[in-house]
Amino acid sequence: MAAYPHLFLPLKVGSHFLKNRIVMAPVETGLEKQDYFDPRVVEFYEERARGDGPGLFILGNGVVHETGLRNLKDPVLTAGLLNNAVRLTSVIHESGSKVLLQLQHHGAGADHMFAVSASRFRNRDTGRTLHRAPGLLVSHLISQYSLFAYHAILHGEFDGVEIYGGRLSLPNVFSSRLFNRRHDKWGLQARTLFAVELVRRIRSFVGPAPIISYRLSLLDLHAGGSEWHDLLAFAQALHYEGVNLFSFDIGFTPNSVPVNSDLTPAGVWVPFMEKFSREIKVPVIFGHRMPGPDRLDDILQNNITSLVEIGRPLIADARWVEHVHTGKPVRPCTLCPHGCTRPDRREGREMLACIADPYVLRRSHKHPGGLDILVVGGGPAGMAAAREGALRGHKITLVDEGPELGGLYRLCAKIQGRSSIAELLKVQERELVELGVEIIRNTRATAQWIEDNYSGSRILLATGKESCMPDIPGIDTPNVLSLEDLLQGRVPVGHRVAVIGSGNVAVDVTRHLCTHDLKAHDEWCCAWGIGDPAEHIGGTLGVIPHLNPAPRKVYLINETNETTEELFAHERRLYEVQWLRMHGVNIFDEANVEQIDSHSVRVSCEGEEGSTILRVDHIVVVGDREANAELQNELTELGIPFEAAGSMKFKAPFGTAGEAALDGIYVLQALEKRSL
Ligand SMILES: Cc1cc2nc3c(=O)[nH]c(=O)nc-3n(C[C@H](O)[C@H](O)[C@H](O)COP(=O)(O)O)c2cc1C
Ligand code: SF4
Repeated sequence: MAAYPHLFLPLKVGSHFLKNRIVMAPVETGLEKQDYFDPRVVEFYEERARGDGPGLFILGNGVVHETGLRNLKDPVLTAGLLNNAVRLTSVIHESGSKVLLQLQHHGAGADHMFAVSASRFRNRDTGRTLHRAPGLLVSHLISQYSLFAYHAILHGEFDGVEIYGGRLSLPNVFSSRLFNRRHDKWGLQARTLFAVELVRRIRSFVGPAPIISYRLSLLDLHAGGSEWHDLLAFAQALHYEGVNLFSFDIGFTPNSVPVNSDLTPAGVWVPFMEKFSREIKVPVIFGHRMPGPDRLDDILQNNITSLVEIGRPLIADARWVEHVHTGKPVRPCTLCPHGCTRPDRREGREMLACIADPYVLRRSHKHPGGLDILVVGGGPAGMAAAREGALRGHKITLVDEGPELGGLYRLCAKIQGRSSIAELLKVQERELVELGVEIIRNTRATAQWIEDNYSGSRILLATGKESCMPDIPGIDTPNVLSLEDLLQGRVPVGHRVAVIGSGNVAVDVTRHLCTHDLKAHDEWCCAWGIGDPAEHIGGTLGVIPHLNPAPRKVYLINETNETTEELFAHERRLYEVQWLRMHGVNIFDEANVEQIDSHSVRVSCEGEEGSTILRVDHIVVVGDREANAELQNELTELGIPFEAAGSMKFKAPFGTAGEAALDGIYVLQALEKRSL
C-alpha cells in the first residue's frame, strides 16, 4: 500500500478536485517587490508543483490597495500584473494542482503614513498610529478586493482567492471588538459586516465556481480577543455568503507567543483546529508547525481536518511531497529563527533564503564545469560551495578536520529544539556524495599538504571562526567554558551557570542550559496562558503559572548597551526572553563583568550602584569569535592563491548558517568566473 494513503486522497472543494490533501501555505518570496510573477517565482513554484506536488497552492500577499501595504516600497496588485500571472498559474495547472491568490490588506499591521485600521489606534509593535478608515474608503476597499478577485480568476486563471483575515489585517481588525470601536454601519453593531460584505461582493463578481477561502484568526492570543462563539458565528456567516474553504492564522502579533517557533511542539494547534472543524461543515485547512507525515495521515484519517498546509518544510525541500510519498528522506526545515522568518526579510527587504536550500530562488546558471576545486572546511559555507560546484559540473574535493561535516553548525544541533540540524546535515552530506563530491575527513589541511596534493586545484577556504576569550580578569579560570566546550560536553556543567554574551546565540545557550521538557501539550498551552481548547478559544495572555523548576540556575550577562528585551523586540522574538524569565533565568542587561573567580562572577550594571557577586559552578562565554586564519596565512606566505568564504569573513562574531552558505555559493561562482 502507498505510504500515507489519506494524504494522497483527492478532495472536492466547491467545483474543484484537489489531487491530494496537501496545501502549500502562502509564503511571500520577497521578489514580489520587483515583479509579483518574476520568472524566479515561477521557477520556485514549478519546482514544487511538478509531478507529485501539493494539490493546492496559495500564493501569498497580493495587496489590494496602497493603504494596505506593509511598507510603501512593496507593490500593489494591478490588473496588468494579474494578466502576467498566467505564466505561473499555468505551470501549476500543468502538474494537475490548483492555485489560489491570497488577497491582503495589512490593516493595523501596516507601517507607513497612509496605513488605516477600523478605528484610530497605535500599534505598539510598529509604533505607528493608524488612521480610522473613512466610510467611503471602506466601500472602495471592498470594490478593490472584488475587482482583483475577478481579474485573478478571469485573466490570471487562478482557481479562486483567499481572503487574508489574520494578524491585524483589515478584515481582522474590523471583526475584532478590541480594534473596531466604530459607530457607523461597519462598527460595533456589526463588526463582521466588512468581511461578510467582502465575501458577498466577491462571490457576486466571480460566480459560483471559484474557490473562496477565508484565513481566519483562530486564536487572537490576546486578552479581549474573539471568543469561541464569536468565531463560530463569524465563520457561519462567511460560509453563508460563499466561503467554501477555511484556513487559519494564530495570534495578533508574533511577539508574545511562539506560534511557529521551535519552542512550539509540533501539532500544538491541532486540538484548537479540531474543535472548529467539528462545528463547521466546510473543508478546512490546518497548518502552522504541523507534525510529521505519520501524524498528518492520522489527522486526515480521523477527519480532524480536510487538508493540511505545509509552509517552511516546502521551502526547505522543494520535493517534500514526492519524498514523503515515496518514503525518501526529506531535507528538513530546521525552524531557524534567522532564515525565512527574519523580520527584515518578511518585510520584503530581502529575498527568501534558506539554510536547507541556500540557493532557493537563485537558480544556477548553466556552466560547462571542468575545474578542479578543493574546498577546505565542511561547515555550511564549504558544504554549500561544494554542492554548487558539483551541480555546475566541477570536480570537487571537500576536506574537513573532523569525522563529520557541519562545523559549528553541527554543534548547534545539540541545543534544545535544534536537533533537526543533525538530520539536515545527514541529508546534505548524502546529496554531496550522490553528486560525486569526494569527502576527505579527519584531515587538517596545511598549505604544504595542499601544495603536495592539490597544486593544480583552485582553493576555496571556508574554515570558519573559533571562540576567543574576552579580556576579563580571571578569564583563565578552569571553570570558564567556550561555546565549543559546552556543546561538545567536554565538562559536566554544574547547577549554577553564568552565560556571558548577548543576542541569539547567548539566548539559545541560556535556554539550552535550562532545558525543560515542553512537549506536553497542556503544559505548553498553560505556560503561555492560551487556555484549554475544550473550554474556549480566545486566549488570555499574561497569566503564566509556575512551571517545574529548570534543572539549574542560569544567569545571562548581556554586556551590550541594549537590553535583551530591546534586542529581541527588533527580532520580534520577545517570547524567547519571556521563556527565559519563566524558567527563572536572571538577566543582567547593560552589564560589565568585573572579575571572574573560581566559583563566582562579579557583575555591575549601567546606572546601578555597586556590583553583584553571583555564585556559579561554571561560566560560559559566547561573546567573541575570530576567524580561523592559520591556513589563510600559510597559503599567503607560500603564494598559493585562494578564495575565502563564509563566516571567517564576517565582522559580527556569529553570522547565520544561511548567510555563510550563501556566501559559499557566491564565492564559488566568483572563483569560477576568475578561472575562465
Ligand atoms: C517566508 C514566509 C512568508 C510567509 N508569507 C505569508 C503570506 O504572505 N501570507 C500568509 O497568510 N502567511 C504567510 N506565511 C505564513 C505561512 O503561510 C505559514 O502559516 C507559516 O509558515 C506556518 O506554517 P509552517 O510551520 O508549515 O511553516 C509566511 C511564512 C513564511 C515562512
Ligand atoms: S530558512 Fe530555516 S526556517 Fe525557513 S524553511 Fe529554511 S530551514 Fe526552515
